[in-house]
Amino acid sequence: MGVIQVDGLEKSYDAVRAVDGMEFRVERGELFGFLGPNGAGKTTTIRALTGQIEPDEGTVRVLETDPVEEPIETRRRVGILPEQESPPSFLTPREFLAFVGRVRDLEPATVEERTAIWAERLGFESKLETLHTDLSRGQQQKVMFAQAFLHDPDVVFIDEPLANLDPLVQEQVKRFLVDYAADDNAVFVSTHNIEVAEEICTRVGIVADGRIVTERSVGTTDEPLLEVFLEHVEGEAVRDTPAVAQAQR
Ligand SMILES: Nc1ncnc2c1ncn2[C@@H]1O[C@H](COP(=O)(O)OP(=O)(O)OP(=O)(O)O)[C@@H](O)[C@H]1O
Repeated sequence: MGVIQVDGLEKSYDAVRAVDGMEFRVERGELFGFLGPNGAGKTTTIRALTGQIEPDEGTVRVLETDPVEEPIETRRRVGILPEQESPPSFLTPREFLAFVGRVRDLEPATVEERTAIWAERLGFESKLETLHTDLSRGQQQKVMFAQAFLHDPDVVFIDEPLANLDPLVQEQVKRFLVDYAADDNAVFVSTHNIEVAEEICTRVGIVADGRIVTERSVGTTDEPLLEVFLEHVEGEAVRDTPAVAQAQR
């Protein structure tokens, strides 16, 4: 059984069918890339996997927990770095990570040690006592990164892992993610950055219209991932534009 498992997932928001027959699984040791155009259903799928929405149909399992029935248990065991979420403006990184450590049942000494490691790894030691409201977007992203990994989770969900990070930190984060997944964990990354996915992922699923349209292990063929992406996505996107639909009438 995969540590992440999605079977026949469906979710609509009123008339919009956001996820429509999503199926995939991710095993330990994998860095899985979830690629797809805007509105393909990636965020909705992650929200179902992390117990933030209830599916209309289908089942999802994460580390053998059911995020629908036991969302707190699922969230306790995974790390989540959601899209566009910032640390609380009224706390400093040290206070926020101490709070996250308490919620995660970590010993204060462990939290302090890991806070120091993350601050050094991502270069925000000098900002540990600064309110988040006075940090740059990239510095806030670094703190969000640290909170996702603070409890050493077996499965981590990350939306756009490199957003707002400078090139130097991007390289460190990429290396960290590769090593973390290889160490018998699973990292699930949703991204628009096909080049990065090709560089770091072990396997990718390309999402269009609410489901995976193709899945492949990275580096098994000579065909660039961008071409695979365009082959499966651009056609649909272009076909669906009103101008093309009209021309076909
Ligand atoms: N809360 C909501 N209410 C109504 N429609 C929604 C809601 N959230 C998402 N949708 C719609 O569901 C579809 C899938 O959205 P989703 O956010 O899952 O896509 P995505 O692949 O994450 O896109 P992006 O790459 O732009 O972040 C879109 O058509 C979107 O407009």
